[in-house]
Amino acid sequence: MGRNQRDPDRVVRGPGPKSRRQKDLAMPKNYDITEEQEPNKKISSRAKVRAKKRDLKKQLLTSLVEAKAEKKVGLTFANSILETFEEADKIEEEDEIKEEETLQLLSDDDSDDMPDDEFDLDDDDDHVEAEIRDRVIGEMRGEDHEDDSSDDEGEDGELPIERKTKQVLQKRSQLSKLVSGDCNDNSAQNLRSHAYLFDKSYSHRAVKENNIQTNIAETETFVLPSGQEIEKENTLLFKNHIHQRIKDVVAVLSDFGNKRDPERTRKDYVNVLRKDLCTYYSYNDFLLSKFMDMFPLTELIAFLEANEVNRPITIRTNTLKTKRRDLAQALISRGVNLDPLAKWTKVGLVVYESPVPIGATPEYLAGHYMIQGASSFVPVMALAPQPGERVLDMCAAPGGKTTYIAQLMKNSGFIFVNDINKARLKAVVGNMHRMGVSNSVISNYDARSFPTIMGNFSRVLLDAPCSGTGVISKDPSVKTSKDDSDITKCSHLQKELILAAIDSCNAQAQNGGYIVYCTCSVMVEENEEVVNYALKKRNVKLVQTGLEFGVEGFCKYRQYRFHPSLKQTRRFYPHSHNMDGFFVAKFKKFSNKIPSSDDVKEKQEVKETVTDESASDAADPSTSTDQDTEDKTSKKRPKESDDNPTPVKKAKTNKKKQGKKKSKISETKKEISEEKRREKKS
Ligand SMILES: C[S@@+](CC[C@H](N)C(=O)[O-])C[C@H]1O[C@@H](n2cnc3c(N)ncnc32)[C@H](O)[C@@H]1O
Repeated sequence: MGRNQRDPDRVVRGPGPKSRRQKDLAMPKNYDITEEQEPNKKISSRAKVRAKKRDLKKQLLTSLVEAKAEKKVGLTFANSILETFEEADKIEEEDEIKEEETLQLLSDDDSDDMPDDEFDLDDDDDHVEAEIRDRVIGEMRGEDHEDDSSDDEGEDGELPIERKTKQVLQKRSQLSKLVSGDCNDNSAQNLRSHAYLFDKSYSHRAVKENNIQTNIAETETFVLPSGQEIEKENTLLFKNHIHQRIKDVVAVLSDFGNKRDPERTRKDYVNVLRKDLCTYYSYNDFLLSKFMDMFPLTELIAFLEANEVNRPITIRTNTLKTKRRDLAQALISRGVNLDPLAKWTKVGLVVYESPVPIGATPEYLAGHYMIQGASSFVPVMALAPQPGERVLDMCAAPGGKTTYIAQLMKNSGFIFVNDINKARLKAVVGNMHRMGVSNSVISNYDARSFPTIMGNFSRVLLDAPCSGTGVISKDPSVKTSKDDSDITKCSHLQKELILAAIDSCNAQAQNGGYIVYCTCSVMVEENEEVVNYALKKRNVKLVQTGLEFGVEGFCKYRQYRFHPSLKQTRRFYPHSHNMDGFFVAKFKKFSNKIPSSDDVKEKQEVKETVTDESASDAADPSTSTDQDTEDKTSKKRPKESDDNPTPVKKAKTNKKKQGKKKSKISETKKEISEEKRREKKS
C-alpha cells in the first residue's frame, strides 16, 4: 500500500499526526522536547536521538564559530567539518525517506499521509539550525572557499548513498584527529568535545549504512572507543560543563544583589564554586579553600589559571665569568631568542625560544649562566651580600642562590653552604665548579643545630623548606598532596630554622647583622606567621627588602594579627608578577642576646604598647639600604656589652628596673604571676 492510500475500513482513533503537528507550531523555537516538559507526549526513541543530535550539531557549530573567530582552527579544517555536516544531513534525509517508506509499508494505521515518526517537532528547530548553519558556512567560507565537491561521478558500481557514507567516514577521521589532539584552549576544547560526540553519533549511522551497503570494508565502519577514549570524552564534556558553571557562579557572586536566586544564600554559591574549582583545576578541598581565603574571586581565578601555565625560562648571567651583553650575544648567535628579564635586574635574561637545549649550550657548560627562575633572584638581592663578608646559606641545595651570592661577593670572603640532604649537596658541588665559585665551604648539617657548630655570620640566607604552594606550575602534585598537617609541620620546622638563622648571625658584624627569610609558598602560616614568631622570640626587626616590586605581606589575615612592620615583607605571585609564588622578609638583628621567656612576654607587651611607633618606622622609605637601616636601628638599639655572639651560651634573664616600666606592663605581669600561682595551687 502506498503512503497516500487510505484504508476505507480504518477506524479513526483520535486526532491524526497532522493535527497534532499543527498544535506544535505554537511552541517556542528553542523549546526542548523532553518527556519531563510534556509528560503526555509520547516521543519515539528515534526522535529523542535526533533531538540529541540536533543539540550536538548546534554545540559544534557554536564551538566552531568561536574557534574560528579566535583563529584556533584553520579555514580548511572548518570547511571540512561543515562539509561533514552537509553530508551527514543528506544521509539522514535519505535515511528518513527510506524509513518512512518502510513504516508506511508496515503500518496499517495510515489515516494520514505522514508517518508518526515524522511529527517529531523538528521543523522549527531544523529551521533555526539551518539558519545558523547557513550563516556559519557563509562566515567561514567567505571568498576563500575551496570547492572540493567531486561527487558527480561515483566510483565503479557505487550507489550515491555508499559514496556519501564513505565521504562521511573520511571526514570522521579528520574529526577524530582533532579530538585526539592536545589542547589548552577552551574554544578548541569545546570544539573537540562537540566534534567528538557528533562524530560518535554519526558513527552509528555509518554502521547502519554498512549493514545495508556491505561493500565497505568492515574495519572502516565503527571503531569501538577504548576505555581511555570514553574517559577523555567524558572528561572534556564534564570540564566544559563545569567551566561554564564556574563562570556563571562568579558572575552571580560579582553582582549578588541583582543576579542571585533569592532562595539561595551566598554560602550556597560559594560552596558550589569551591567544589567546581576543585574539580576543574584538580585541587583538593583544603588547598582550594586556603586560596579562596587568600584572594578575591577574580584574583583567585587568575592565580589558579597562572598555576596552569609554565613560567618563562629565565637565566642569570654569571658575572664571575662574563657580562650579560656578551652572553646574550653568544646565545643569539646560536639562534636563541631572548631579552633582558626586567628593569629590576642587570643580570637576568628571559629565553623565549632556543633551537638548542638551554641547559646544554657550551656557554652553560662553561658556567656563563645559571638557569634560574626570576623569583630566585629576589631573596639574594634582598640579602645584598658584600665582598669580603662571612655569609651563611643555611638550606642551600642545589645552590642556585648560593652561586648568585658568590658573584655579588666577587668570589671573596666566605660562604658557608649547608644542606641537610647529602644527595642534593652533590648538585651544589657541581654548580660551584661550573660557575667558578671558589669562596665556599660546603657542610651537611641539620641547620637547626647550626648555631652550636658555627656563628658570627654577617648575613644569613634561610631559603626554607616549604609546602611549595607558590610553585604549582612546576609541581602540580602539590594541588592534591598537601593538607593542613603538612602546612603545620612546615611552619613548625620553619620557626625552628628561623631562630637558628638569627642565632648564627652577628648583630655587631660590620655593615651586617642581616637575615633574609624566604619560601616558595604563599601560605600565611609559612610566611608572616613564622616572621612574626621570630620578631617575638629574638632581638630582630624587619627592614625593607630594597625590592621595587612585590606586594606587602599581611599584617591582618583572618584570625591572625601580626606586627605592623610585616608590611615590609614582600609577596610575589604568578598571576601578578609572572614569577613563582614567593615570600621574602629581611631582618636586622640588633642584639646578640637571646631573650628569655620572661623577656619574650615583656617584649610582646612592649610591642603592643608601641605599635604605632613601629608602624611609622616601618613605613619610612629611607630604610631601603643596609646602611640606612642600620643607622636607624642603632638609634633604637639598646647598649650592648656582649659583642661576640656565643649562640651556645644561654642568655641570662634580663631583669629591668620595675620603675622604668610602664604601669600597664607591670600590671599585666602581676596578673600573669597571679595566674601562675593559681595554676600551681590548682
Ligand atoms: C627550597 S630548598 C633550597 C633551594 C636553594 N636555596 C636554591 O636556591 O637552590 C630547601 C632546602 O632545604 C633543605 N632542608 C630541609 N630541612 C633542612 C634542615 N633541617 N636543615 C638544613 N637543610 C634543610 C632541603 O634539603 C632543601 O634542599
